[in-house]
Formats: sequence, C-alpha cells, structure tokens
Amino acid sequence: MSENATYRTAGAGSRDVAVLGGGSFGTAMAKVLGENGHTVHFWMRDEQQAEDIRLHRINKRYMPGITLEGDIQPTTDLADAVRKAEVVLVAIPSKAFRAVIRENSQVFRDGQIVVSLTKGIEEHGFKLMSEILQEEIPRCRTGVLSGPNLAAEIVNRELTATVIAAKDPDVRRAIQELLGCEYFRVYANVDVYGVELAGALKNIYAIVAGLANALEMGENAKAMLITRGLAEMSRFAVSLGANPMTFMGLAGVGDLIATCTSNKSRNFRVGYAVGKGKKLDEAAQELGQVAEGIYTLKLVREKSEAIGIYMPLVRGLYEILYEGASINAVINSLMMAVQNSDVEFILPRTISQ
Ligand SMILES: NC(=O)C1=CN([C@@H]2O[C@H](COP(=O)(O)OP(=O)(O)OC[C@H]3O[C@@H](n4cnc5c(N)ncnc54)[C@H](O)[C@@H]3O)[C@@H](O)[C@H]2O)C=CC1
Ligand SMILES: O=C(CO)COP(=O)(O)O
Repeated sequence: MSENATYRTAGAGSRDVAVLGGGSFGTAMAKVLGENGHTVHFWMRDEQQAEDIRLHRINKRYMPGITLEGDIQPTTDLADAVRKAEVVLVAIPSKAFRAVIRENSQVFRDGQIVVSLTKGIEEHGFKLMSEILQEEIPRCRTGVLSGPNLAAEIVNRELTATVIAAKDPDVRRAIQELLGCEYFRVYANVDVYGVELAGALKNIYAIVAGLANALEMGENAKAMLITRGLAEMSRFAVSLGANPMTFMGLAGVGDLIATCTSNKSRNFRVGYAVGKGKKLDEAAQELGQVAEGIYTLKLVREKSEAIGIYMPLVRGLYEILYEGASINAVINSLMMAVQNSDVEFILPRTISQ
C-alpha cells in the first residue's frame, strides 16, 4: 500500500478503544485503530515513553520512524483508559499479563469486550491468556486475535490478515469492524483454544527455523522443519481439545510461514543468533524485545512429556537451548528417529505401515 493511500473505517463510526501495552504489537494495533478513525487510549507503564509519543507521535524504542496518525492518546492511567473504552485490546507479554489484569480487574465493566493479542502461555498451570481473562474478569466478553501479523509490516501498511477467535458473535463482529481496513483483513473463528495455542506454539518453530537458517540448511530441510513443526503443534493442540482444522488456517499454517521465513520475527532472530554461536541469554538480551517462544518451549516440553505427546522438535530444541546439546548431535538424532506417517490424521503415526 502506498503511504498516500486513503483509509476509512470499515464499519461503524468512531469508537473508544483501549490498547494495553506500549511495545511493537500494541503500537501496530493502535496505529491501525487510529487510521480507522477510532479514539485510542494507548496505555503503557512508562511515563517518559507516553510523553514522548504524545509530543512526537512516534514510539521511538519499539517502532522508530513510524508516525502514529489519528486520535491516539498515550496514557499511564490504565483505569482511565479502560473506563473510557468500549473495547480493550491487551498486548502485554505473557509473563506480566495476569498481574496487570488482576491489579486492575475492578475497572473492567460487565459485558465489556476484552481481546488478547498475546501469543504466550502462563508458567504455572499452562493457562492461555483468554483463560486468564476468564478467571480474572469473568464478567467481560473475551476473545483472541492471532495470525501472521508481523508488527514491522503492519506499521508500514503492508497487506495483512488476522483471525479474531471468540465464542460470542458480537465480539467477532466488533473486532472485524474496528480493525478491518484496506490493508488489514480480519477473519473469524470460534475455536478460541486452537487459534490461541497455534499462536503460542509457532514461536517455538520460528526459533527452530532461525537455527536452520543460521546453519544455511537447504530449502528441502527448511520445508521439512516447518511441515513437521505443523504436524507436531497440531498433534499437541488436538490432544488438548483444539480443532485440527484451525491449523490449516491463518493462525496455524499462516503464522508458521510468516515467522519461520522472516527475520522480522524476534523468535526467528533468537534461533538465528544461537545458530551462529551465541548463548541463549546473550541472544535474548541483544534482541531487547520479547521472544515468547523461549518460555513457551519449556512449558510445552514439560506438558508434552506429562501427557505423553511425541514432540521431537520441541525436545531437540530444548536440549540445544537449555541443556547445552550440540546442534549437530540433535539433528543427527532427529534424522535417525523412526520414520512416521506424513499426515497422522489420515494414517495414524504409531500403527505399522
Ligand atoms: N510484535 C509482533 O509482531 C507481534 C507480537 N505479538 C504478541 O504480542 C505480545 C506483546 O509483544 P510485543 O508488543 O511485540 O513485545 P515488545 O517486546 O515489543 O513490547 C513489550 C511491551 O510490554 C511492556 N511490558 C512488559 N512488562 C510489562 C508489565 N509488567 N506491565 C506493563 N507493560 C509491560 C513493555 O514495556 C513493552 O512496552 C507478545 O505476546 C507477542 O507474542 C503478537 C503478534 C505480533
Ligand atoms: O507473532 C508474530 C507474527 O505473527 C510475531 O512473531 P515474533 O514474536 O517472533 O516477532
């Protein structure tokens, strides 16, 4: 899309929306909403950052060079932002998600629409963000936004599609109307658990893909890793109750392609740095932004072992990142493993072939 293209609100007129979280993705969604003619109460915890955005219309730390247009009002007063908003979008990293919502749970209203944009899993209890919303603010109507949504592309108005997953049709419709525009399409799904889990799981395979790229693996190898990643993540998610067809959609295969093939993905970049010999801590430190896959990997490895789901890529990546295994040794062991069926929803993985 050209910089000079005109933008219009996709549906109803101007609405008040709160975006919680002043990082890359919060900024990207605030920008879409602002351009769509909505009033954005953009909450962040750092007053200096809020003041800077107020004055210069640029989030210097997370989106340098990107001007925020429209009625975007940076604030450090979360209660005020939520009270003024009809709809709340939450883009806070999974590690801080519950604490922020719990601390402010009283300010959310009955029936208020609250949607998670976060692609991660809570450390204790393996809770997804929509489950945290239901526990902390059960009187709200909740949903999840996920899909191939690299923030760095959205802020440049590059064509993008996303998925709003919610049981309540009003939530789905509201988000489609608020965010949809010439460069941003919003598809709908009712499989909240599948869409949300897909978004969290793909971060693991983006790290694997970054590693493969650092090792200059060929296209066959990269395609194998992405496709076997898809098999592994859908096997795991389906065992927990997700719909396997969700993984054929934007939130599954779509997001996997975007993040496993682009160094705009922070998870991919962490994998790439480790593949080039950096220690995990060093790679994460240099990134300076969240790479949820680092934490998701630990939780998924633990959970898959507890429930007996075969996830060789998760196990291999865990050994590399957390147990100091050599990358070559892990690759050799993966290549020597039993050769299973391709699509196990057609030919079961474990029967004799
Ligand atoms: N950046 C992207 O392309 C996309 C990111 N996401 C997801 O969005 C979520 C947020 O990620 P980004 O904005 O990209 O991360 P980021 O690393 O760019 O920014 C994180 C933001 O969270 C804030 N934060 C951290 N701890 C906090 C706390 N305790 N209280 C309040 N604010 C806190 C930081 O100050 C920062 O503003 C992640 O779960 C990510 O997976 C989803 C789709 C795309
Ligand atoms: O989820 C994302 C794009 O869909 C962003 O991925 P990263 O967090 O790896 O940058």
